[in-house]
Amino acid sequence: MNDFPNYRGDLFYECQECGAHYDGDRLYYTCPKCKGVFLLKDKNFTQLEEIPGKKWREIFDARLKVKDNALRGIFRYYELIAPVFEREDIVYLGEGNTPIIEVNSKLRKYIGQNFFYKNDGQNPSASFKDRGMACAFSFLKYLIRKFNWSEILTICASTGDTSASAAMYAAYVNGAIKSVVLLPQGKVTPQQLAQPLGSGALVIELPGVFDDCMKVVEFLADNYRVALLNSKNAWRILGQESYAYEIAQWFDWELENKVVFVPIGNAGNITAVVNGFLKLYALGIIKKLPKVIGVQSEHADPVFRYYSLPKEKRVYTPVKVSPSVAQAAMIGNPVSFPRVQSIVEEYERKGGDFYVVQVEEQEIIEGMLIANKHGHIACTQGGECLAGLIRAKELNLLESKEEAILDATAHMLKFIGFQKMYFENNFPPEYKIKPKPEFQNYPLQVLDMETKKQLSWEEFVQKAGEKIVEILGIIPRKEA
Ligand SMILES: N[C@@H](CCOP(=O)(O)O)C(=O)O
Repeated sequence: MNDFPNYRGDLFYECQECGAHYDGDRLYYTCPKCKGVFLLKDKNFTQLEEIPGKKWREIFDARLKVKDNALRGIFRYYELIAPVFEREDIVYLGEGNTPIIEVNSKLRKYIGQNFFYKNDGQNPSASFKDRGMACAFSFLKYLIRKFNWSEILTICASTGDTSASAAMYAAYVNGAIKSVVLLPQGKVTPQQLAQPLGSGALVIELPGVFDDCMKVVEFLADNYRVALLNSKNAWRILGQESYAYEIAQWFDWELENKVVFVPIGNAGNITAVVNGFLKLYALGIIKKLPKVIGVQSEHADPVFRYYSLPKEKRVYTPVKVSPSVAQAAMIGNPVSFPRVQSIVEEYERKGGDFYVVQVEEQEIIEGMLIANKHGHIACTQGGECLAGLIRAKELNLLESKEEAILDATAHMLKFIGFQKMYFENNFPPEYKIKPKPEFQNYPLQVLDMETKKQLSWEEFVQKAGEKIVEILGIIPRKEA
């Protein structure tokens, strides 16, 4: 049975600054006229609007059973994402469809609100970037097929997740697509540095922070034949919209009283989430837009600063970042900010609520530790979301009947060095983090190697066992 959809769209780039339109078959990142960022729109969208919301819900629910890999990940929502690809263009490495896990009663009580984690760290390269990358690489394959290109060199700047993802997809597609990643030296975790190295990408380290690397990538993409893979690339945004579609589908397309928390770094993800909900709303698939709350650390908070001002006084100013445990979001000049501005206006016009809250580094790391002590696998950005939920409650942005969905953007293991720094109390002063004993944990040594060497195997088992009994205070097993 061929389940692949028949609908084909006609995609075009729309500049979010000057409104100019360009054909979607081009490899564009910014508007040739004004350098503004793009969103991709579908000229045939009205055809999709003719189908009732109920029918769409049935189509997407039926696809949950489909076994064709091309439709199992983000392209379950093919018509809403990139309905120009043929089946053979689609790259699927198991991205998307990540679990939404409700918190246990203890954590619910502790926070005073019911909430869920959507674990995007369970994507193949262990972050949400795979959603966008699957779409961007499918687009490159589409271009290679359509225009018979022999080779494309891809490039991205990264705090660690984008580079891991880009390198992994390039390694899979192999041959025609090569990957180069630019990383800020010493500001990517060892796990994240290992990922593109292991995938065989060319890794270039530059002094400075992510924003410096991004500027170099922009220079290269503006002047040379390279494909930029940061979220400035509008195809990345389309893929990341699947996050919003999956939330809506998980809750049976009913988003009344749902609040979605998203950490903001380069602002591509919040753009995609808001845009995704807007598309579902336009097609009548959801009847209510959920509340969306962006979260930023006080060490990298340009979007918070903008939205914290009254509407008429808002001015966007990039900030100089300070070290942050939410390292993936340590960005002072998010490239997607103009997109956020334009789509948030539309979101609010259509009745959706949008806020941005600011949190402290101490709250972020403890957010991660609290989440993980209750059975989650939240990264520091996931911790940032929990800190954001607590802040939003303090600011009365949430009603008690509302339920929150928190974005754990990556797997905790990528950022585990920050947990180690907390447990060992050795954060450099710039982080302003003072570990609290109740959140610390460390391994206990019951016997040293010298003692072990002097014992027989049986004596070792006996001695170690007795020491552990002493620590645990456990009582002997009774005879049956
Ligand atoms: N945190 C990101 C920063 C770049 O974001 P992008 O979505 O624009 O690629 C990373 O992992 O590099």
